[in-house]
Amino acid sequence: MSDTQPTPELLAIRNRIDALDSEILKLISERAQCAQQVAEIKVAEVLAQAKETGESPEPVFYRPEREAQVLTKIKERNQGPLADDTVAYIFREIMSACLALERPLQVAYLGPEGTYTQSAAIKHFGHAAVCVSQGTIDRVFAEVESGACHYGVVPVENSTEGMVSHTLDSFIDTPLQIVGEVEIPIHHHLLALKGSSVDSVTKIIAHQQALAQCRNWLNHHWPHVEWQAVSSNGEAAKRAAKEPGVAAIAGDAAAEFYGLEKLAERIEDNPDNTTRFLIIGRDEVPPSGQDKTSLVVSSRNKPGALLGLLAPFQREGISLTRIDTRPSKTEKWAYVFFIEFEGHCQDTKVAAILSELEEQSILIKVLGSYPRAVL
Ligand SMILES: C=C(O[C@@H]1C=C(C(=O)O)C=C[C@H]1O)C(=O)O
Repeated sequence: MSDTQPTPELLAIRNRIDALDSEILKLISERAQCAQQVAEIKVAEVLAQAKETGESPEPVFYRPEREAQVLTKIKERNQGPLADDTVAYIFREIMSACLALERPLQVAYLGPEGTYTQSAAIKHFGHAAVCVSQGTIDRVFAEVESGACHYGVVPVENSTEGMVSHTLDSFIDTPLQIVGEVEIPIHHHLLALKGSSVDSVTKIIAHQQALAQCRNWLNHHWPHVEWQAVSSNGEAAKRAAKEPGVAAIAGDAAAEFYGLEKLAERIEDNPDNTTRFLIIGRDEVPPSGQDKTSLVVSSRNKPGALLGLLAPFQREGISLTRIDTRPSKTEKWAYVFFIEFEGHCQDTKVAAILSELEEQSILIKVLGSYPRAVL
């Protein structure tokens, strides 16, 4: 069938699509007006508070727990034929655009452009957020602490390589909270200047995590060239775009941003390779109904100490989603534990566990309760 002479049947369907689109547009605009009204109410609340107390905090328009609930509901209600995640992504972008009507969120991420962390920031906040590249994890924390950015995104663990220790260490001293989490499937490619061939590669550069995630592949295919760790995969791609003979390991976003050739695709040793990122912010997040809590705790160095820390979770029937150990910075051969579990610190059971842990430990810090990743 030629499209130059559409059949009456095809024309009728196209007319129906046009009518639906204008209906959808009308509804989206109405939704955006509602978001504006929410913002007006919040501004009025802050002004009223300022009159009473003399303090005028910045109104908070972004509500992570509410966004998680909206997306969860959309997925639950979806009856197809589009996949649950697909409809959720569409609504993610609608919410992102509605929120940006007030003022786009400024989100600091571990850059440069093209890093997986940037993809994580866009996945979590949508395309209307303004993502601001930072050179180091410390800078991401600093930008959010100073108020220059509303939120920050940092990598925290990879399914092949384990925890990103620098991120965990940063949490011990920061006043910031974890306000969300996001996971990204990681597919690495070997990238070089457009037009280069495999034979021209003399050096392979990447973030040390990426080198580790592709170790078997590199050993098998590139045992005789130099591998060098650099500050990020985005940085590696940026250099590969300038230096002939240098190949970078990075993802699709970096390949696209720097216009690089893919010499080999999906080179990660584990095809399910996934990285989890945390969203950091200044304010605590109220319960969404499906939350996680992260904490750092350090117990006295005595037999059975770890068992003592974990027993209250078992008793209350709370599932641990992660436990990790880091050396304490203050004492040799002493350790702090990073524990993540299901629930919110305002839940009665969780509050009971926390007060029990407080009695047993020398240090305990709740890093945040936040909605479980919906996308
Ligand atoms: C500020 C609010 O709304 C914002 C806009 C949302 C939306 O568009 O659905 C959801 C949560 C918030 O980020 C609020 O509901 O209080």
